[in-house]
Amino acid sequence: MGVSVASLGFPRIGLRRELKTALESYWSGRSELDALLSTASTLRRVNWTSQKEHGADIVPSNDFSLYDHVLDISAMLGAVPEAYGWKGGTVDPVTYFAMARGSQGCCAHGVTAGEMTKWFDTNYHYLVPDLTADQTFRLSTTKVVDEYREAKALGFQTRPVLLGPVTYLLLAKIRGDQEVSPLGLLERVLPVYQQVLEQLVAEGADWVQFDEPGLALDLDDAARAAFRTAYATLTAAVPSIKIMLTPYFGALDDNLDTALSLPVHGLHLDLVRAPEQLADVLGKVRPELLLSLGVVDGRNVWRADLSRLLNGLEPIFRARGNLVLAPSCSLLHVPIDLARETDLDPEIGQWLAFAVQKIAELRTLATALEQGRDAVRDVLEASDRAASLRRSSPRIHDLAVQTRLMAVTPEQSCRNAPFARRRDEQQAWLDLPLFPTTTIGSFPQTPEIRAARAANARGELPEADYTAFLREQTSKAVRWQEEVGLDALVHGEFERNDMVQYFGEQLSGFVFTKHAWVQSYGSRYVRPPIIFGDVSRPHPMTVEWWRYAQSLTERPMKGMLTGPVTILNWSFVRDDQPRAATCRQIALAIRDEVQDLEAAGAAMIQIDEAALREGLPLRRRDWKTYLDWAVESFRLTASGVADRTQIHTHMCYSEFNDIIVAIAAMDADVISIETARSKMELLDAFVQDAYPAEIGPGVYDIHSPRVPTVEEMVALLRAARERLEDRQIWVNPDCGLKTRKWPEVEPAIANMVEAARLLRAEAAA
Ligand SMILES: Nc1nc2c(c(=O)[nH]1)N[C@@H](CNc1ccc(C(=O)N[C@@H](CCC(=O)N[C@@H](CCC(=O)N[C@@H](CCC(=O)O)C(=O)O)C(=O)O)C(=O)O)cc1)CN2
Ligand code: MET
Ligand SMILES: [Zn+2]
Repeated sequence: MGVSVASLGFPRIGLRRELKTALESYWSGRSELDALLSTASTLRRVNWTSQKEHGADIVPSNDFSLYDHVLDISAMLGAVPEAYGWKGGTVDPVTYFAMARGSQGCCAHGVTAGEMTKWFDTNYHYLVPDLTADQTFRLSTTKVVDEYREAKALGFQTRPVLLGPVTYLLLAKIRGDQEVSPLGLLERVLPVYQQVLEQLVAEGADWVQFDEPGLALDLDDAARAAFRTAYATLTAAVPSIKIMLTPYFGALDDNLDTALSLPVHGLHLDLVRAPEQLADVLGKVRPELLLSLGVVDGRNVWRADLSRLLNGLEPIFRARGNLVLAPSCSLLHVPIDLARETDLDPEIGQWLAFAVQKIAELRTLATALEQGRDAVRDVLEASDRAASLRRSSPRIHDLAVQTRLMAVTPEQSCRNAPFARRRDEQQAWLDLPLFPTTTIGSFPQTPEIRAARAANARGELPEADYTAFLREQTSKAVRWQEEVGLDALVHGEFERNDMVQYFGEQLSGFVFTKHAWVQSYGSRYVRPPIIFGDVSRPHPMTVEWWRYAQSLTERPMKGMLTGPVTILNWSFVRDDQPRAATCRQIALAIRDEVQDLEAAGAAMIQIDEAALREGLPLRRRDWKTYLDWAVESFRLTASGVADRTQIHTHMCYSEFNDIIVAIAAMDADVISIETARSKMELLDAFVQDAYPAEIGPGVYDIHSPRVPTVEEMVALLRAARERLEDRQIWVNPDCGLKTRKWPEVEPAIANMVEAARLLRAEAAA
């Protein structure tokens, strides 16, 4: 009996991004596999030690991953698509990384990477399990048991964590057959999971954690039945290990009865996203089921209000006597240690908690429950103080922002004329050819550019020299775009570290960090800005760079902005007001920038909303509310311009069929989308009456270093012509080119421009 503190998963990347460095060094051939594995092993040891030191009783193993925890399960199951030429046996690192990143082969042959998509509603991306209807599975890695053993040798009795079989299959795709449900493969997957559990038992494991965030989704009866089958089978087959089932990211809701009926030993609840489900659970739960209460936010950086949490926890503890306290979900989504942020504004710093601080908070709660609040009085008082200072801080509230928001009229979210009339005015002004060519915004962020920015940040490269350097990069990029024959140019975004962070660093109401990296996918990390207060724009953010770039060319230079919904979804957002309210504030700030760009002479302004679809709530019944305010925020941003000013937007990683009405309601003049990997199938949503405006369906996948041929892009454009009217079609890549290298970009864009020329000839014939 008592309270234990559990960590459900810890960031893998290392305090100093050691994992990124080791991976990229290994991939580039600068170091051996052994060096990578040794770094990985050190990271695990440091993570276990640190979680213990900060007060966790239960620490996970197998939460570490060299690339992605979903890919780890595919490897464990031996689910390797044929194209990777895997011969069976153990899934080796070469095969594993080929699935993750593609393999170059020679002269642009090789295998493409698996499809990547966002993990639930986070900014983490996983590799979609790529299965066949006749897929077989065989235990093909020893990772789970190896890492358990490794921890044990260091003196840590861990609770291994695995992505559960049902969520794994819910996230999978059956190759070539969208109709077959991957859940049909459950019975073939379970024996492998069983084998892993048996091995863990043999090594001495007493508990295992099964992550099943799929339980927070809309499920049909077949999926609910799959949960019952899976856990009945596993608990019957391996009765000596206890299962902690950990759904998270939302309420169990209509899946609650299913979850409660599973023959597991423990159930975790995300009480940050769905505090209201607690009463229901307490009323229904069988007494012997161990509850793990996810009371500290694993998705955000705010310090918990410990006294308030205790008010809720004390009666539950008295009633049940036995509890686990945990973060709401894995700590993968938050930075590691606030202590590294020595330059942070101290007033704001005291409102924050990163991964290790969150574990310490849970420790305090556990001690207070077991020994009484007095035992941790100082810590509770500090928490009370921080909570009350945050509530009353004048830094958070800006009367001018609120007054302005209150005065917003519906007209401000409407362009003057409908699209058809705007198009005529824009065409008269811009005089673009049929099938105009453009790119999405960024050009390669070369090591040289990163180094210059880092040197500037360290104070070693004076501002003037840094600016001169960036101007030179920009000017080279503009000259090259003219030479290669693009129609609508971009400045290249060389001055930006990241499309969200760059704006966060210039807006009021935001703070940004130095070291607070969070994994986005593989070795790519982001430093999400922290929105702590009312948002406004103290000064123009992009106008000077636009003006400089436009001064170099007669062709239209696109103004390039990140939209309010994307800034919101890729930042740590304040939790003291609705997200919609914060989004509208950002919308007004970016609207100012749009208007300043127009005043400076920009004829085209692109407002990226890469994360608009990504931010869709997990439950369908919440979609409408979200889309209403998200679309409204975009419109508020974009509508303050004259009809002849062409508003572009860009979205990637999206399927549009189910939200096409909302996409159309954004009322952009041009949208560029990712379509290459789906072979233009995504365009099916954009049929004429559903979508009247112009569209740039991406004609090549920028995630791969492969240079696309003219022919394949022509073929894609022909497929686009079957679905759209000629006058609607733009020609562009799937997304920005910042992660590519110039030797890949130059021939690819040359081919793309050539493909557009051929298409114009076809259309004229
Ligand atoms: N926020 C966000 N989310 C997104 C995307 C996105 O672009 N932004 N795209 C989608 C895919 N996700 C992605 C996430 C990150 C990156 C990415 O390229 N990240 C970079 C870091 C970007 C960055 O902030 N760079 C900074 C810092 C660079 C850096 O590490 N500098 C070194 C020094 C470098 C040197 O001296 O050479 C250092 O500080 O130690 C800069 O350019 O200034 C990386 O991990 O490498 C790409 C895609 C979805 N989500
Ligand atoms: N303008 C941005 C770029 O080109 C859009 C990226 S969407 C992830 O990088
Ligand atoms: Zn994109």
